[in-house]
Amino acid sequence: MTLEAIRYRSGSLQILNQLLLPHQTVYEDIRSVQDAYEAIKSMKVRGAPAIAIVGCLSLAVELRAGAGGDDPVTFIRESLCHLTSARPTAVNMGRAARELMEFAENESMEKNSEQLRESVISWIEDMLERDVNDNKKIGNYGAQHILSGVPRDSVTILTHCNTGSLATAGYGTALGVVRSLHALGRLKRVYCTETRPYNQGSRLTAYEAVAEGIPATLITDSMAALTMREMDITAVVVGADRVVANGDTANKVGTYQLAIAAKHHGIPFYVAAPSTSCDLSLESGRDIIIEVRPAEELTSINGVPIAAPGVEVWNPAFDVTPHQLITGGIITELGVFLPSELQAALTGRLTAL
Ligand SMILES: CSC[C@@H](O)[C@@H](O)C(=O)COP(=O)(O)O
Repeated sequence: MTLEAIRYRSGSLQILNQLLLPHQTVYEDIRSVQDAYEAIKSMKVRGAPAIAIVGCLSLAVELRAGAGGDDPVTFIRESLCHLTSARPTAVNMGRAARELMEFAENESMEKNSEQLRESVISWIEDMLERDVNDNKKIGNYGAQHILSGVPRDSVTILTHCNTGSLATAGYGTALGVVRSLHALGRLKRVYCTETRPYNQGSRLTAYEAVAEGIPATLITDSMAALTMREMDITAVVVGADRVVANGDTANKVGTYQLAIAAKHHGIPFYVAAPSTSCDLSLESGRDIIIEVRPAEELTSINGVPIAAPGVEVWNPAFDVTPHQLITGGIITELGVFLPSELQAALTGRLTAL
């Protein structure tokens, strides 16, 4: 069974409200670009690939209903610009917007409004299949790479945040690697961090693991170094919101400290991400804009206050792991690369941002 974060039939889109998981499974209609913007901003849907796919599918829903009238290109441009502004760190929405806009402009040279709408809708609908296919390749390349480095029958992985079916069109990236290892019968166990403050690990990764029978143990973020020392961790595998030219990687806050602890313990540290999460236009991680989220995500849980009233809060949603700490490699649908190899491997394959 694979969990579905996104339900799409031509002209209709629903998302699983991830704010209510794991206790309630509620699908909500997304009828417009504005609905998608709000769902992304409030994190009802989250995870870099899923953000881009839901954003673009919401546009397809509106186009199917005839939005844009005689000037769909302007409607598409304004919609994509709005969607890209919802969350700044993940690059996938910005990349999809750039590629889709280029496609729409080219199509508009030879097609009327109705034909243009149809071809843009098909381009968007293909994103779902492309993402799942890419994730399966990531899972396979990652599993083989990890297994090639160990003499043991089975491996133990530590992961962070949620990078599974709920964060993508399906299968997942870092959790896709875990899924592939499990399918090969070579996964002993995955340790998943709770992932404070939003708890994607305890609410979502744990939910996926339980639903799919993957042996998993939940730890708090502060137990990670101890887990590395005591639990014979074979590799740490995390996802990415943006991987830049030198391999520096923005991912859920807490990733950086995992990489430092992995280095200390001599454990390979991998980033698993589709090439759509890579951004060769930025040279180093210092150039990545880090989203800072509301204080309430730290000071309360489900509306229940847990912090001293009046305390000041800093709540960056992501951190940047320097490429020197990504010792295992960057697992993409094109293969596994060292950070120093990434730029050459992707040049010519990615559109400029
Ligand atoms: C395949 S998802 C990769 C990343 O987007 C994931 O690790 C992550 O950081 C998600 O953050 P979120 O704030 O939940 O959108």
